[in-house]
Amino acid sequence: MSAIKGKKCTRMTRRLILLVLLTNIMLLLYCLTNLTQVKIRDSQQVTCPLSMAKLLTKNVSSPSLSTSEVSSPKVNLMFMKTHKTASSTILNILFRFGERHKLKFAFPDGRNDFFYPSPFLCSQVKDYRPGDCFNIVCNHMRFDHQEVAKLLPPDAVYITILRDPVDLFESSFNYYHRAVPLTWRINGENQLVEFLNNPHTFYSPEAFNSFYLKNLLFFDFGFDNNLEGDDPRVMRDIHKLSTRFDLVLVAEYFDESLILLKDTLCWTMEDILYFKLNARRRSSVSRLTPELRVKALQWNGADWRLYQYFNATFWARVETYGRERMKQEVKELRRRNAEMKAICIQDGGSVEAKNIHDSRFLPWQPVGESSILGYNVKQNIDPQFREICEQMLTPEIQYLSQLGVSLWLTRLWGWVKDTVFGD
Ligand SMILES: Nc1ncnc2c1ncn2[C@@H]1O[C@H](COP(=O)(O)OS(=O)(=O)O)[C@@H](OP(=O)(O)O)[C@H]1O
Repeated sequence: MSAIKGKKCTRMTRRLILLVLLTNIMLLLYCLTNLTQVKIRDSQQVTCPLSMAKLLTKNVSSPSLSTSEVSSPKVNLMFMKTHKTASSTILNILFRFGERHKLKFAFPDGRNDFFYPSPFLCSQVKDYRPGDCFNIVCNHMRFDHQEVAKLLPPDAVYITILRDPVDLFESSFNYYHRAVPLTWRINGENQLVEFLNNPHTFYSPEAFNSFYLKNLLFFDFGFDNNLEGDDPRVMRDIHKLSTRFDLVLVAEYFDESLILLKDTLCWTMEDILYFKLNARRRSSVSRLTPELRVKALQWNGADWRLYQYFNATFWARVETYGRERMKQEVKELRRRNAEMKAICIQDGGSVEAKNIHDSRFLPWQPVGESSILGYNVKQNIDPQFREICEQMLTPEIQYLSQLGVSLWLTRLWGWVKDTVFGD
């Protein structure tokens, strides 16, 4: 018995030493890469010149479109990828569109985000030189409009997506809790419930990664996530955002959102087909009582205001688009998605990570868990559909690699995560 205990202790100690060592190496590498960002910052005042933007657009190959569909798809766009809002599903749509039309992405370098949570700088873009122009910017970042605008033609369309702050908070809390030291000292069976019953006991704005616990949307957009909902600065920031973004999607109305996206960008139905990506298994989702939902809303008051504001603008857009027309389009999108599901997916739906046979389709997992579901591609798939099926089912990290992005820092972190915290 004591021999087993001793073995366990030695393994724990080894893991701990390895963790400390690797964390230090990671921090050092992170600081070094960040230093280079700061150095380049001041030299970059040049924006994307219109002449270059026109050249970019000329290179776009137009697919054969039926006469009923619009012939000039918009190709310059910024997708502000917010956290835990169904943004990976949108990202997959953008990757496929960009690949098909040979568009130029502004990608991060060495990792899958733009040095999040540091504010975005255009110098964080892979191989960036002042004056460079891109078609699409879409990886996680802490938004800075001025910096993003340097990369894109002036006609670029700015899009983002929001989600009900209660569900977003629940998702973020459960996904990131091991990466947020503030949560480590929460005792009790359900950490999320304990936290919501007394958030001020556990929360500190200065603590490492604390933004994952409060107004994460506000933080992602570059604002102060510690403002309370009734602070006048919250509405001021929301109005500022409404002048920056052309279209704000809502995760709860995902299909309607995609129809508005298609309409805004003059894309086709084929362009917006999707499978739900990055979803957690049901048992990892905490059910909140109505009382706790109210507490989560109060705690995330700034995000709640943001969501309410853009939920209203969203439905105004739907009204202008036409309710009946929207209903028909959503029906068609669902029909086409179901068709693709039958063509592409083994056993008709998502599966646990341990049951995914091909690592190309294994989604990134949170620290110490395997809660994110993925898919198996059908074995005897019709060859004409193989490419599109594989693209639709490829998670973000693998897709970025395929598009030529080096992800050495992300992979190193993945290795540390699995070695130290793996099951
Ligand atoms: N199509 C669609 N409709 C509604 N909801 C969807 C959709 N696709 C993904 N999801 C849910 O979005 C959550 C993952 O969000 P992200 O991909 O933005 O996460 S991440 O920040 O990139 O890790 C994750 O939520 P949780 O399962 O609650 O964590 C997904 O289930």
